[in-house]
Amino acid sequence: MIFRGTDTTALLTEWVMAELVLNPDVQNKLQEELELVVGSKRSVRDSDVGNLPYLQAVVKEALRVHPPGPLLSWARLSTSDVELSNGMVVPVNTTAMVNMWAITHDSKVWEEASKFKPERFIESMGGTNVDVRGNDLRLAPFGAGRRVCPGKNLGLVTVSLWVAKLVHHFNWLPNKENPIDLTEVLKLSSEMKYPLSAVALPRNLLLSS
Ligand code: HEM
Repeated sequence: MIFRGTDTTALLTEWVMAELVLNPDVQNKLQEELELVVGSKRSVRDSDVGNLPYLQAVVKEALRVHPPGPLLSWARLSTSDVELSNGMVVPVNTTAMVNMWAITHDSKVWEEASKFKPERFIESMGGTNVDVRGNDLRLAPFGAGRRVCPGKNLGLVTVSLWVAKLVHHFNWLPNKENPIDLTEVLKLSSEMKYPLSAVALPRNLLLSS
């Protein structure tokens, strides 16, 4: 529980922040949403997350482009022959995994798959409101079915709250001496091969809490 719930949330936060530094227009839109919904006189609270659709879309897009658990169903064994919808048969006693990374980067499934574009999840911006909690297999970064991640709601709200606080209080800029490199490396989860380095400038809001 502790291992599954700590590195995934920390790494996803790092991926989101890296994309926000590389996409200042997205960072600005997120700050505008925070100013509109939360204002500048108090800090963001977890109860605000449900009222911040652009924030939720940013987190979903990071889960799509950089799923912390890119291979689902580690070491699951088929207990009978299973015929898939494309006619392929997985024979009994086969260890099978789902390559979620390949699905979330498939240009047949996602338009401009390699582009970081949170708007794809916002209906009013021409996108589709995809549920990432295991109900839509185009984007199931927490798995699906009986062994779906039990911490998915906690993980989503935690990352959303951390990102919201970081962006509400600071402007995030590239560190010219240590530019961002999005190369991934698969350890226990999918990590940034070169950890994020960025410059944080305080936004000097009148925050009281
Ligand atoms: C953004 C954060 C998270 C991501 C991306 C994530 C992703 C995943 C994935 C992909 C799986 C495997 C599902 C499968 O094999 O089909 C999983 C399983 C699991 N996760 Fe998470 N997780 C996150 C947060 C958490 C948190 C916060 C907790 C606990 C508080 C947690 C606890 C677990 C546990 C115990 C399992 C194993 C479930 C089983 O095998 O039955 N995860 N998670």
